[in-house]
Amino acid sequence: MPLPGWNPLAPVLQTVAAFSRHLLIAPDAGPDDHRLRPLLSLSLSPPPPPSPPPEIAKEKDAKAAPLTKEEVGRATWMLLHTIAAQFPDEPTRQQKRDAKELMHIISRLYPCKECAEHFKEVLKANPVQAGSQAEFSQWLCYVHNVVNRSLGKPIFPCQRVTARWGKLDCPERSCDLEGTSDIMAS
Ligand SMILES: Cc1cc2nc3c(=O)[nH]c(=O)nc-3n(C[C@H](O)[C@H](O)[C@H](O)COP(=O)(O)OP(=O)(O)OC[C@H]3O[C@@H](n4cnc5c(N)ncnc54)[C@H](O)[C@@H]3O)c2cc1C
Repeated sequence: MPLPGWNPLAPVLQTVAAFSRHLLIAPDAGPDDHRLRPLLSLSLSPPPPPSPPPEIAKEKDAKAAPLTKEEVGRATWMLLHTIAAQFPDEPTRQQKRDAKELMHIISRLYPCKECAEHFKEVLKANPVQAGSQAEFSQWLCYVHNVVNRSLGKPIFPCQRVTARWGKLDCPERSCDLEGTSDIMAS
């Protein structure tokens, strides 16, 4: 007759635990080697987080690789067109100044010298127009097309700019910038 509380699997579990502790660790492991952890643990405490396998670590490094000129270009246009889409319909004087200044800063600091030099010329020939959201996004579409043309890329139809770069999907328009309805603030 088994004793109360006696688990008929106890001898089996003890054997497996001993096997795990003493036999399944790597024989060539150093004292700090993570492989010193038993490969099979019967402990009830949660196991420590595993270190990433080498192939995942390599993938992470690959993501830190330098960007190409094309990737930086796409990311920059995405930011600029999104800024233009979110630009207030009636911007303040400061917002108009900021839009102009932003484009000029890009023409000086853009991380591709030939692109920056070319964009300075584009701005000289096409001064920034940021009197309203519609004006700014149409102007940006136009200068993007000037760059597209110089690179032999297709011209984008600017009547479709709002469909391509709409306002951000934020609940209750919480991403909208405040502008002004003060006509003196132009
Ligand atoms: C200010 C600036 C200057 C640059 N100058 C140079 C340069 O001198 N030499 C160089 O090699 N590269 C330059 N680039 C990068 C280049 O413009 C492209 O970004 C890059 O070649 C990748 O092109 P893409 O075909 O993926 O589309 P991108 O031109 O990056 O466009 C991204 C997306 O925007 C949409 N789009 C395209 N045209 C318009 C438009 N007119 N209006 C609205 N949306 C549009 C399309 O959906 C497109 O897929 C410049 C980038 C910037 C931001």
